[in-house]
Amino acid sequence: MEASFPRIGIAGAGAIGCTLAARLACSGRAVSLLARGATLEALRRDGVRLTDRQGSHCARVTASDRGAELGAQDLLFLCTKSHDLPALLPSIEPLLGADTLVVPVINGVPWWYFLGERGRFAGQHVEAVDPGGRLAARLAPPQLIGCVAFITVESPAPGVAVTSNPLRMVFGEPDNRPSERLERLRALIEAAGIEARASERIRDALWTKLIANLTSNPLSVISGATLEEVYSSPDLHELVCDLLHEGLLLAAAYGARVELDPPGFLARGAAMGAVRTSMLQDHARGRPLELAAIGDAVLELAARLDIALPRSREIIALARFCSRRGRPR
Ligand SMILES: NC(=O)C1=CN([C@@H]2O[C@H](COP(=O)(O)OP(=O)(O)OC[C@H]3O[C@@H](n4cnc5c(N)ncnc54)[C@H](OP(=O)(O)O)[C@@H]3O)[C@@H](O)[C@H]2O)C=CC1
Ligand SMILES: CC(C)(CO)C(=O)C(=O)O
Repeated sequence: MEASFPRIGIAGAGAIGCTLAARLACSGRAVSLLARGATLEALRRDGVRLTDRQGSHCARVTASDRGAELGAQDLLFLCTKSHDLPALLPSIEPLLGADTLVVPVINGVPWWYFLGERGRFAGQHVEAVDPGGRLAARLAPPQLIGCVAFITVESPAPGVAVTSNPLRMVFGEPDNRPSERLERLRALIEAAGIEARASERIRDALWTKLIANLTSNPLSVISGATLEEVYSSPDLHELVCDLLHEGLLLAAAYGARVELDPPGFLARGAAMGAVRTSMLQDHARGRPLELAAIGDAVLELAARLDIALPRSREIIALARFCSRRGRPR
């Protein structure tokens, strides 16, 4: 019997892209990676390397910086930072066939948030993450499956990913319907050793993750704190609780059911340990921060409903200031 999704592509071979690529390749799937520069060289030379709770894994992959060399895929994971997507669009064009299923493994408010569901803003794009709506015009349901990654991972060297926490992913159709392809995707990821769940309310998972990012990512840049420190330091407690309540308020206003008790949330966050958020990793490397998706887009959604998020606005502005000022010396 032919395997489900015979051609699997991954665009963006950083921490998340390498984690997915290594797990899929080690489960026997052929994976094609769209990568560039030093990462492309490392992947061609050494394959993709992952150290996780199951041990160290290394696998050969097909890698190229030219989409045409990889060709149309059945399944394409997008694993870049959110702000890199508009520029990525032309590069992934050759990977997109008429039936390619696209799965963005990307934090923050997705460009497709208002696509595929009914409601007051149905069909609109999110300007902060999709200026002019180019992404919404090219990558829309039914070509998309929503995804939320509950993962913490670093890439200490090109082509290498290291994680010490469990790997969990949630997938869902943007229109919330169950589907056969959703179940096939879930099964593929589960078979690769990543805990995978199919959801009929993907936006609930999106908000849960967004609240984790809103409470930790910008603050980690401002303070240099690890997740353990963000969620357990008495000095940060009041601020984190304020951010949490703002996130919960906005999620509820958008009709999300986020089942999250604040003490349990803080305890789970602290238990992630001394790991750096992806935003703090970017800041340490002097790279742009994902503040549009995790910050501005949240404020854009709040403004649509006339909701003020004063604490979130402050920490987003502070993180932007730190980013413009430059990396810590
Ligand atoms: N790291 C984590 O713990 C988690 C991250 N996430 C989210 O996952 C997403 C990916 O994050 P992460 O893997 O950490 O990010 P990384 O910065 O580690 O990886 C992104 C990769 O995309 C590559 N890339 C960007 N543009 C292009 C392009 N045009 N062509 C080819 N490659 C390109 C980058 O290449 P180059 O280096 O050359 O720029 C880089 O290798 C983000 O939205 C993040 O917030 C979600 C959960 C946890
Ligand atoms: C680890 C976590 C959950 C922190 O918010 C994350 O998603 C990130 O680092 O971007």
